[in-house]
Amino acid sequence: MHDAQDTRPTSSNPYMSDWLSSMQTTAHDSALLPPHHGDCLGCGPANQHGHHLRARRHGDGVVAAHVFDGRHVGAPGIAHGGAVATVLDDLFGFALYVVGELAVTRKLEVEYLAPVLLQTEYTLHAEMLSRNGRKLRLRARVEDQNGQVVATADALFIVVGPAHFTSRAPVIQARR
Ligand SMILES: CCCCCCCCCCCCCC(=O)SCCNC(=O)CCNC(=O)[C@H](O)C(C)(C)COP(=O)(O)OP(=O)(O)OC[C@H]1O[C@@H](n2cnc3c(N)ncnc32)[C@H](O)[C@@H]1OP(=O)(O)O
Repeated sequence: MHDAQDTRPTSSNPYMSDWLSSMQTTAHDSALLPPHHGDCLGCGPANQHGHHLRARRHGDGVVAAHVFDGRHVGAPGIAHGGAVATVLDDLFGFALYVVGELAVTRKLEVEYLAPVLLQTEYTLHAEMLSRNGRKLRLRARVEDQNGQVVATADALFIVVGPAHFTSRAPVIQARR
């Protein structure tokens, strides 16, 4: 059963009002988008194990410059595939600010076209391709400094209502 239509007050989730107001402050191209929250594995500045992803609005999508480091190593010198998937999933989370919907990942498919090297800057792009009811199809790509695409991701996100997050609020608050 889904909760996309649930518009009950959001005060029991400390991040909800920030997310909702962020959707309204991302109108400008190149605007730096706020992290999902301080501890977010993808973008939270307080998460020592996180990726600290920083994304900007770019047209109807988002763009980020990103460097994987030694914490994300898989094969020597190469980023772990799970780390790349994490960053791509989080980039989609930034694209939601532009789309203007609360949504969560239902399906994430990553193609690893070439090794993603550590200590190397990549440019990441993401945008929504289509929407059908609650189903959002999004696509992302990772480009090296020569413009070669080294990874792509296709995702299905499902729009949810605030209750999807508020019902887990005690877990979130326990970490604060
Ligand atoms: C701007 C805001 C930003 C902040 C946002 C938070 C960011 C947080 C940080 C971001 C971090 C990064 C992001 C993260 O890490 S998000 C965290 C990881 N994701 C999750 O935790 C989600 C866990 N899953 C669920 O909670 C439920 O499964 C949800 C809520 C997603 C759907 O359960 P629900 O019971 O509600 O829906 P449904 O099962 O009826 O399905 C709905 C529709 O979808 C269709 N369907 C399903 N599967 C497939 C498929 N494989 N191919 C094609 N279609 C498929 C299905 O047929 C149906 O279609 P229709 O019958 O309606 O036509």
